[in-house]
Amino acid sequence: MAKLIEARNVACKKDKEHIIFSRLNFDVNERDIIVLQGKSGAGKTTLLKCIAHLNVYDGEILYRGRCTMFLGVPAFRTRVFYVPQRPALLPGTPRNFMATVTSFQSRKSTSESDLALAMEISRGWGVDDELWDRNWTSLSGGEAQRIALAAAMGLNTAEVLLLDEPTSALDQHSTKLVEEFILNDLRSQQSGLKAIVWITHSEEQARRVGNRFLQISASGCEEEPLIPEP
Ligand SMILES: Nc1ncnc2c1ncn2[C@@H]1O[C@H](COP(=O)(O)OP(=O)(O)OP(=O)(O)O)[C@@H](O)[C@H]1O
Repeated sequence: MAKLIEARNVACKKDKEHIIFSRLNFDVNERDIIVLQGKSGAGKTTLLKCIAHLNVYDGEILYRGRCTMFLGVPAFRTRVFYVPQRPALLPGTPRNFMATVTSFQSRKSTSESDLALAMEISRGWGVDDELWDRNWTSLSGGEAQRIALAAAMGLNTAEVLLLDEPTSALDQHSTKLVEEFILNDLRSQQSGLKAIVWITHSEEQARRVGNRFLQISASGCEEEPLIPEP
């Protein structure tokens, strides 16, 4: 299986004196669904942001064996796509967001067709179309999470999805719908999606979705075996 991401000696600091983590070494391969674990504050979100080039870090993170800069940062971020836990911090509306991201894509497609697909996906998760024209700040946590995920899936540009507690604001039914959709997309021949790094605090969800488990701490990361049933 192809190596998509290689993290070598990655380290990140809060400020000049305090490290969040150091010596992180791991690969993300095709077909991986890596559940990222670690206590609160261990740096899981920070690590996803480092992979997406949204945070500065020391060390090296390669995408398909090359420096991530070879694509240019905006195009890279459409391939290695970070879905934030709180999309309400994004400016404007979800429709504006789709138009912006579509302008970074290398493939030819209209923002309208991507938007239509993303809206169809979110409709299937119980989201009204009119919410795509509301400001992110006025959406509920669960609405914003489903729309941000539907945008990522509708764009279909991501080879690696970086999901930051993507269902933390959703009820059980919506969580199941979202999980099934994402897992089916990863298995689909039509989709370009090849791997996922998924943060969750739910052991049940980790067991349902993950096929690799990576525990991070201040001094490094360790691959954990499959989480046993309670
Ligand atoms: N911009 C920032 N400036 C300073 N410190 C930061 C910044 N962002 C994060 N931190 C700190 O870095 C540490 C790691 O934060 P991060 O959000 O990555 O942890 P996490 O493992 O995702 O936590 P949680 O499970 O609670 O969501 C925390 O101590 C946090 O306060």
